[in-house]
Amino acid sequence: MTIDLHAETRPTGVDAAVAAARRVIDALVRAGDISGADMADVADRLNAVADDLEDTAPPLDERLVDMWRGDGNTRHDPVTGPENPIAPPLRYEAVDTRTIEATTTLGLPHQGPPSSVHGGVSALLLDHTLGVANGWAGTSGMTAELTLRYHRLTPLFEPITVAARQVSVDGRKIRTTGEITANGEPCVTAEGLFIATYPPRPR
Ligand SMILES: CCCCCCCCCCCCCCCC(=O)SCCNC(=O)CCNC(=O)[C@H](O)C(C)(C)COP(=O)(O)OP(=O)(O)OC[C@H]1O[C@@H](n2cnc3c(N)ncnc32)[C@H](O)[C@@H]1OP(=O)(O)O
Repeated sequence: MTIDLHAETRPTGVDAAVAAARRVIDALVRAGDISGADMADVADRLNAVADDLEDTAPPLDERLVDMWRGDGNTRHDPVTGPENPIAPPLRYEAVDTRTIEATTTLGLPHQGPPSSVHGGVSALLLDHTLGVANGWAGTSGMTAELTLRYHRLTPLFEPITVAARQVSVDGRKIRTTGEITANGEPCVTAEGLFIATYPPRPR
């Protein structure tokens, strides 16, 4: 069974609030302590928003069931999720029946070396993209090994492409490769071993 590549991003509801939260995260990292903003007041206003959300949130087990409803892609993951403010978010396109890719531009919240993407963020994007490529190709699994090679700095503030391809399925062992490129040049390449299994969804 293959999966849908897109979790639909809605213009209203939690997706709209999450998009606003992404703006806040970016603006805070951009502002730092050298902006003219009254940060004590900013903290008060953000804490008021958090208080409101915490007061009205469902019990954790109820939300977990809600997050994992259905059998395909989720809406909450930290790479593509329209319900997750730490997701850039990536939006995948099919390249062929085993290969997917997404193009995005990352900013200051994902910085590692100066003006460059943090290596752990690259690992996150690649792990997830390899996993979704497996789902797209029809055999999903959990990451058992992920080997990365960082060839050159991955730039912030300009488009990068994250791609992955399922290479083989041998019993439960799924081998998948991927790369992050900028201007057509490889920045990070990945080789993954996935084991065909999926933990049961909370019901
Ligand atoms: C309904 C469907 C909907 C699907 C919709 C999906 C769409 C949505 C996509 C989302 C994409 C998310 C992508 C994020 C992917 C993560 O983030 S997954 C989270 C990170 N990974 C983990 O937490 C995994 C933790 N580890 C484990 O749970 C277990 O060790 C594993 C990997 C499941 C394997 O355990 P196991 O099932 O007990 O396997 P086991 O019988 O020990 O070994 C099976 C075979 O694999 C080999 N093997 C196992 N581990 C290793 C290893 N590390 N190195 C080498 N060989 C190994 C064994 O040697 C054995 O080989 P053979 O003896 O058969 O030759």
